[in-house]
Amino acid sequence: MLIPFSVKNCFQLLCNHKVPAAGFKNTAKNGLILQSISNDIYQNLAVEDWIHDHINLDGKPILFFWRNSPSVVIGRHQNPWQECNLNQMREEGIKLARRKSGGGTVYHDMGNINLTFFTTKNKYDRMKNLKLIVQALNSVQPQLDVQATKRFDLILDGQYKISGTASKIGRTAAYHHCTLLCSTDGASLTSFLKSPYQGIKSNATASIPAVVKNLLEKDPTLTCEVLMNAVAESYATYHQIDSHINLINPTDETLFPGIKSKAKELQTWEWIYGKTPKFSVNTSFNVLYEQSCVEIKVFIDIKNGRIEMCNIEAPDHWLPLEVCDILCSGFIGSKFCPIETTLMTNMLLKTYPEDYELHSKWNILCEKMKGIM
Ligand SMILES: Nc1ncnc2c1ncn2[C@@H]1O[C@H](COP(=O)(O)OC(=O)CCCC[C@@H]2CCSS2)[C@@H](O)[C@H]1O
Repeated sequence: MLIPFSVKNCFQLLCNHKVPAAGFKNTAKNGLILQSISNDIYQNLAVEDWIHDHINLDGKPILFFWRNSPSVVIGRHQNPWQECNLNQMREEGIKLARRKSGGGTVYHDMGNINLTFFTTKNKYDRMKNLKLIVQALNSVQPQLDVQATKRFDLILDGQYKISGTASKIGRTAAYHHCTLLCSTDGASLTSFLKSPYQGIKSNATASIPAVVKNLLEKDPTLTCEVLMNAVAESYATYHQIDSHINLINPTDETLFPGIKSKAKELQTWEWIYGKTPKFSVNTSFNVLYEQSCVEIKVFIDIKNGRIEMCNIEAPDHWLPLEVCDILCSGFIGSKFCPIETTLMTNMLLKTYPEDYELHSKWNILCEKMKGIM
């Protein structure tokens, strides 16, 4: 059952900053089950962040259910160019988010359930949480063969991944969050998580690709709603709490003071791209110009998402060295980003008015450069 009202009281009593340390009656008793009414990845990640930072979880763990509109979610220490098809995502309006937890890249849509288990650091136990999910799945479909692996994936029929795990451990609080594939679009998952970018060298965490499957494909009765209710039941039974799923609104500043600024920060270029560990790109492309094909080589170092070093090698007869150097200097310090490249190159071109051949070659080159960003 879903009740949006009572959560406010439970929640405010759980907040460290709202209630004196002693003497309050905790109406949340031994725990709380929440579900977001938002499908926005940034707002939902902000809820996780907010609960982690503000709630006293001692003796009062929280289970949080949330789903998102199509998004790709990378781990804290990952490189988005290495992990996904950014050009295709931009074209199709797929959001990219960087989460605070480590681990690999996953695809979310409304057919994917996210579950966050908040506890104190001492009570943090990923295997226990996964076993609870397995038990919930078996309670609705006893024939399902689902197992937790050593790397905290859940696998169906000994081979198909249905859940991936990541976690964040703070000073006193911790959370373990995982996905559960119910009816996600498999073609989108595969295509957005395939990087077309060549020649990237980096020490960023690499994802571990797996063959995935939806639970709904195995059993058409296993809808997201059925799955969430089943996990809520198992969680409530285990913690001896009410199995009500309390709806929360991640934009409610009275419930979560300061949450909007958290969501905003999670959407910034500086967080999503700028936090990418230092990397380099060593690649080349062929350009066709007046029936001849020329090879252009590029070497770029990127730090905090910005170009730190750039070297473009084109045949001198096609683009004079001096022009190449001006272009490279323009790239230094600019974001490794197609929009910024357009702005920067348009500005630079103004220094060569009326040289139409140069403009044309320069534009061809810049389009190719934008293609690797
Ligand atoms: N939604 C989803 N669920 C399960 N597996 C997925 C999903 N999307 C992609 N994949 C597969 O997992 C690998 C990456 O596996 P890898 O093990 O590298 O990474 C993970 O599993 C991370 C899980 C993060 C869970 C968080 C919970 C809330 S916000 S995101 C990818 O290449 C695909 O093959």
